[in-house]
Amino acid sequence: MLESWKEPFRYPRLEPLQGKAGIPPEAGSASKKKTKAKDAKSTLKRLWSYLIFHKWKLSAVMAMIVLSTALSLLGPYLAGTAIDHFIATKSSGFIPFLIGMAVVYALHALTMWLQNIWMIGIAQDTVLRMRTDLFNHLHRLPIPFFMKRQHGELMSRVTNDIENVSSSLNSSFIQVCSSGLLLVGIVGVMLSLSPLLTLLTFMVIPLMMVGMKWITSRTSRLFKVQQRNLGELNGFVEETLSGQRIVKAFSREAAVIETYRELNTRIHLSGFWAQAISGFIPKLMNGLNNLSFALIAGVGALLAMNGSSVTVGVIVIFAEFARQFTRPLNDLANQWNTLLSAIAGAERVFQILDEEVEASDEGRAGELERVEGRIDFEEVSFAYGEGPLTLRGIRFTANPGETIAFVGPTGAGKTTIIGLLCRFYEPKSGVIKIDGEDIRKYRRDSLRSQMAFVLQDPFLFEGTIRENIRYGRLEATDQEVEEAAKLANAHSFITRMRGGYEARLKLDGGGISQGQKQLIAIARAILADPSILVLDEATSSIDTVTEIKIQEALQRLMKGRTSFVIAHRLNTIQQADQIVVLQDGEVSELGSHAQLVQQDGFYSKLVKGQIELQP
Ligand SMILES: Nc1ncnc2c1ncn2[C@@H]1O[C@H](COP(=O)(O)OP(=O)(O)OP(=O)(O)O)[C@@H](O)[C@H]1O
Repeated sequence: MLESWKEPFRYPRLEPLQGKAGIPPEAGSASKKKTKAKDAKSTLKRLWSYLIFHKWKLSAVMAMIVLSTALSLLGPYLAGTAIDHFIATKSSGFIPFLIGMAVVYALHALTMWLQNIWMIGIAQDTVLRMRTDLFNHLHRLPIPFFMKRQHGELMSRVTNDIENVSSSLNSSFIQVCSSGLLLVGIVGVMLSLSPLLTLLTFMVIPLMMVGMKWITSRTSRLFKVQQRNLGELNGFVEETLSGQRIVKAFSREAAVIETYRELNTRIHLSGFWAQAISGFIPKLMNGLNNLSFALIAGVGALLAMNGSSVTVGVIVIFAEFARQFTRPLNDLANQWNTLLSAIAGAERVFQILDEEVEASDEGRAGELERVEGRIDFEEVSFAYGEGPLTLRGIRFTANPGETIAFVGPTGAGKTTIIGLLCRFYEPKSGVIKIDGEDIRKYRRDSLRSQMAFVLQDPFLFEGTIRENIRYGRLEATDQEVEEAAKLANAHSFITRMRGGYEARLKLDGGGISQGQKQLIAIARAILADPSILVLDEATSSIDTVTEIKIQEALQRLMKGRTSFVIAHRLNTIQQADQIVVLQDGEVSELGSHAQLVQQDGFYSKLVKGQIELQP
């Protein structure tokens, strides 16, 4: 039981499904390069590179730490002096001395407060930078990276792991520095007062060392497991909530609850052991603390009675320092645990930051001006990761303004061709050209800005209908948004809705029908006014009236643009200028409807109804 929750979680119920999708575990370029931040030292170094932005503020914090440490050493020293000086010898001047002590303690509180408040500012700013870097980096990662990771697990890195770093930075940095300094200061004062009593105090140190080593060697691993388990749980919750319909449709509630219970138990166990073992630290320190206190009191009393230089005041100072001496050690041990958990969090963040972004094409690559829209695929072959070739020797030419329909059985490679055209992936061999130039000559964002997409299940963001249409071109005016909606046959249904263009859509278009989502996506594409259009024809059944509206809107949208259509309806295919029949990753037939029906191939069988296109 203990071992199982330490291993990464495997989804037993999903394994066959992953196999079917044919996703190789090593798919994508990012899989091999993720180990840069594997040790605490390099992680701390990288954390430091964030902290160094605030070197002046950090210096001020350090100055306050030095001051507050000196003041906290001064307090017990003054108390001991007061006993020997005023109580034992009944000297005068006790009141001014008391006031002086009060000032020391007040200043101590002030310096502590200042260092805390400044450090909180530094910590918050540091995690702000980390969060920004992480989010920006995530958006520059290639599509294959996202295909092999759960969204919730990634979200956990942006939220939980960063939060962990933040809370540790808030407290640990100061604690570690001030505890270290305090230790040095206490040892110095103690040695100057009584080397023998100092030696006695030190006797507990080896015991502390052994105990702490035993504990932290276990907890550092456990904290890592805990963070990972939390990420897995987040991933699972995100997945099941967004796939709620499917879970319900297939009556998988019980299975999902069971998997959740298992993941939850893993967190429970890893959290329990991490906390339980690290919880030993204060207890151990307390015990050893009491031991050293007893030794000092006993031996100190013997020394005082035998007339050595040790006075009652010195014993009080020592007793206080012995307590203070184990406290910074105790704090160091506690903070060490917090620090380990922060390092585990930071390491997971840096792992993502180390993932290779889409090969940078800035600098050497050019901007694309508005293109005419001629696309050439020249002997293009492609494989996902190290897997077998998904596409082999694809060759076709789309002239400006033409409609190219891709037809073929499921898994033939239609979507993959579109992915290559957008440069989500790079061909293994062959060239793709736009207006006669290799698409690799241009920046990806510049290339993609020439295209618009209307997908089977268009994604709509949480926001108003107007905002969702405007996603096609952010600087479009309200009037342009409405013009686009009119051309997309969406205007009438939008104005009938309560709130009209300002009606708020829930996440992914919750609250409107599939057909209406399609119309909004078409309006968005019309507004973008691209030279190249990618259309993945909807397969879901939409009522006839809406269907006619969609077809009409699409005709308007496709006019004058090079359009690539993954077609599922025969009449869409028939109207295309060229039909590319794909079978098993190869172009098996290419030509117009009239040309292809002449051949006794896949297409003519399709037209004759001998083959059905699977939706
Ligand atoms: N991310 C991926 N990793 C590995 N293999 C993949 C990946 N995506 C798709 N494939 C494989 O590539 C082949 C082509 O898939 P693609 O999605 O291009 O087919 P398609 O013709 O669009 O199919 P459909 O009509 O069902 O959408 C399939 O065998 C599929 O299993």
